[in-house]
Amino acid sequence: MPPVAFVSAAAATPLLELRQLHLRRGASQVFADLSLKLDEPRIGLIGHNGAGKTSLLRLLCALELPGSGQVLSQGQDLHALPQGQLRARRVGMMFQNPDDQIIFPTVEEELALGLQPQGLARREALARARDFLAARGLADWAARAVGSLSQGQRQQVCWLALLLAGPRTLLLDEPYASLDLPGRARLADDIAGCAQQVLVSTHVLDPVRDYPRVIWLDAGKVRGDGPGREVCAAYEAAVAQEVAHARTVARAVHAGMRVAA
Ligand SMILES: Nc1ncnc2c1ncn2[C@@H]1O[C@H](COP(=O)(O)OP(=O)(O)OP(=O)(O)O)[C@@H](O)[C@H]1O
Repeated sequence: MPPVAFVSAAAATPLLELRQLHLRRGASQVFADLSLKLDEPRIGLIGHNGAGKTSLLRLLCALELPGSGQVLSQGQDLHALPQGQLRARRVGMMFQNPDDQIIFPTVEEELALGLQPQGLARREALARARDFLAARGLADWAARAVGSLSQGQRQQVCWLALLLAGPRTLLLDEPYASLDLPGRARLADDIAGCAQQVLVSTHVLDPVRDYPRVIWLDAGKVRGDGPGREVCAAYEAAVAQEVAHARTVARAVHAGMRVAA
């Protein structure tokens, strides 16, 4: 099936770009010759489990090294940029599992960590983290042990840490997964208010439906790329078709019949 509707030509030097990228992870060939220019302020990433969404985000913040090809940040090879300062100011990622991200025992220390690339002294970074939490009505979270928070609250800490760090592009991997309904609404509002570019990988389609661009990955290939409404609708239609086919097969198997794939 051809992609849903291709995005019109991006800027000459996009914020992020993948060029002829090949990636293997374990036994899986995740991407083979993938090229994408990513310049829109909001981009959704959708697709089935294992389609390559997390792998794409990990490549975009240099956590994954491609077998070949390039990841460019404003025209510069991301892997060639010094990690501590420049790279961390350009891209930051919120992990699907907060326990893969959180390093420090308390919330304020975790938030302060993200300010390191800005060259702040530890005491100043901690004060900024406390002020930031207080401004969001979360002053009592500052000294709390991260281990005493629920999964959704830890996910919120990861988001707040990324927001405070403020890199040019925010990469969010399944940010809605553990959040309750008010938490989802808060996150959607936070994203809407962000000055930065935001890429969101998600199985929850509503938050990305109105994005100017959604990319549908299918087994490491771009199957849809265009306005959120169109791409989400095409994905939902394909899922409905797959589910209907699977049910037909299951019923036929149950009845002892043979069905074409
Ligand atoms: N640590 C790993 N080692 C080996 N293979 C991996 C690893 N992580 C992912 N893969 C493989 O890479 C492919 C892409 O996985 P990826 O996690 O990027 O998919 P995804 O679209 O984010 O899936 P999900 O929606 O389940 O989070 C899959 O085939 C997966 O099995």
